[in-house]
Amino acid sequence: MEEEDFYFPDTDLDLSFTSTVTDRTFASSSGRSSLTLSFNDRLSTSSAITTSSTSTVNHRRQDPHWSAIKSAKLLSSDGTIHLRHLKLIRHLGTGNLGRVFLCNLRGDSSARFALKVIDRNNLTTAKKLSQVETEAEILSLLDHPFLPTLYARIDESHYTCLLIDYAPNGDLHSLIRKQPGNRLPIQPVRFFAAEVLVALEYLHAMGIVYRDLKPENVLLREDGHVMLSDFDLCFKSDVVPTFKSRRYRRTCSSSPSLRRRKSGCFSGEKKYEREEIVAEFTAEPVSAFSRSCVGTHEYLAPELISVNGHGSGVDWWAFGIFLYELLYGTTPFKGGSKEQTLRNIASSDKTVNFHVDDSDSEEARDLIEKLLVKDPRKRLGCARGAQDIKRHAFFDGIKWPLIRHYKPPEEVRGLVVKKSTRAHGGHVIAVSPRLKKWVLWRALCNLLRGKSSYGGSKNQSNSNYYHYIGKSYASRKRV
Ligand SMILES: Nc1ncnc2c1ncn2[C@@H]1O[C@H](COP(=O)(O)OP(=O)(O)OP(=O)(O)O)[C@@H](O)[C@H]1O
Repeated sequence: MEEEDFYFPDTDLDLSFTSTVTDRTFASSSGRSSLTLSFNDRLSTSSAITTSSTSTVNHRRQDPHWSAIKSAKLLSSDGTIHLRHLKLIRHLGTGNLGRVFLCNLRGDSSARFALKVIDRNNLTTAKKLSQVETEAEILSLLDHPFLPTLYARIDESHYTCLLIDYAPNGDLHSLIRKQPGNRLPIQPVRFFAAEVLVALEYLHAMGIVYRDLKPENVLLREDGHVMLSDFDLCFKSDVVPTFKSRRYRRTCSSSPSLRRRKSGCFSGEKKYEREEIVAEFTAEPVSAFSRSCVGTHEYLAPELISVNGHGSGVDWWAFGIFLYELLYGTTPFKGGSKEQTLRNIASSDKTVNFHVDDSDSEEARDLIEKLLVKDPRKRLGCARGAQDIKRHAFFDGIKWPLIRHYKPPEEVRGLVVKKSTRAHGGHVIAVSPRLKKWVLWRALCNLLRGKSSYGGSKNQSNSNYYHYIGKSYASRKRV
């Protein structure tokens, strides 16, 4: 069936898009918040800046998203993506800075994207404006399977829009709420925690301190793997990767040659402890330092609350809270009010309590205790970063370099895992050159068809006046 060339919402959704020029109005009703995307030609030509992701080395540059983007750019008069090239499908959610829409490129529905639309006129403070820039800057640096790719930044009129990966499986917070007792079984916790750990490790290696880890910000891709989102609270510092030597004691049995020599007088195998020194690669921003108190109350590290300055250790603290929440459905220092929660976190008397003592999660509990150490100097991860956490018994048996190939926990209620058409890591499933050409040709034809029906006219860019009414958004508010 030919795809109609206009915006349309899912019919069972409480939203509407209205075009004042074409007078197309779609199902509208009792939404509680609204957004108007209005453009006019003069503004959009004079101030339109479209920057592609700077990530030219993106490990997924051969996937259908990049192919779609490439085709669209080829057909665009100035070689860049504009809002008029995008077709909004539905509203996905509203955050602190703006709204997020599901969209695809007009005339090419093969690749879906999320579009974060920030209306700069609604950003009342310089702080918010700088958060937008932080988010855009950080996104442009990322190239990792568990982090979103920025396909394009579009600055048009008073909007800044970020075109990123769409994660259709919702977020971990909603997933936990679908489980019996709001708790995930230990194996899925291991899976999600390991992927988040690897994503944090990558961010830290780039000198980025995330500062907003919570299940709401861990989105789930179509294939069930994680994708961290929301980078407006990050801060970036320099990181100096180093080799550090580390001593550790290993229990070994005596060597075969030694055993042979001693076999005359010794029958039993002797165990002995050996101290080994290994060189480890560390890329943790250990000198990162910030004084701003940002984040979500229940996830704030004590040093963030005391405002004496903090570094990347705040992410390892949050990782401990995150593990606790996945396992127990609540956070460990939560009080009756936000103030009480902050007091519980800051007070040295309040330590982490486990209400459930099942043997299954013994190692997870030990890891959580080591992460939720109030003094960041003694906290696991703060000296050498993720390396130390990966080595904890909770993650025993995980082959870290292969983690992106692990099968997501399909048994988790509410997680619909679609088999990926591409393997992670840039290895696209074998596609013959002929098929590739055909796909590209189809995409070009679709785009041309789309262009002729909407893109050719001069008043195209001022003909978009989309009034949107969507649902309001409730979350654990940040500080
Ligand atoms: N890439 C995406 N794929 C699918 N849904 C997304 C995507 N990005 C965001 N969303 C949805 O849109 C909502 C708003 O996201 P956004 O990143 O703007 O802010 P947030 O994380 O919810 O809130 P805040 O920035 O205030 O902490 C999210 O809650 C999520 O449900």
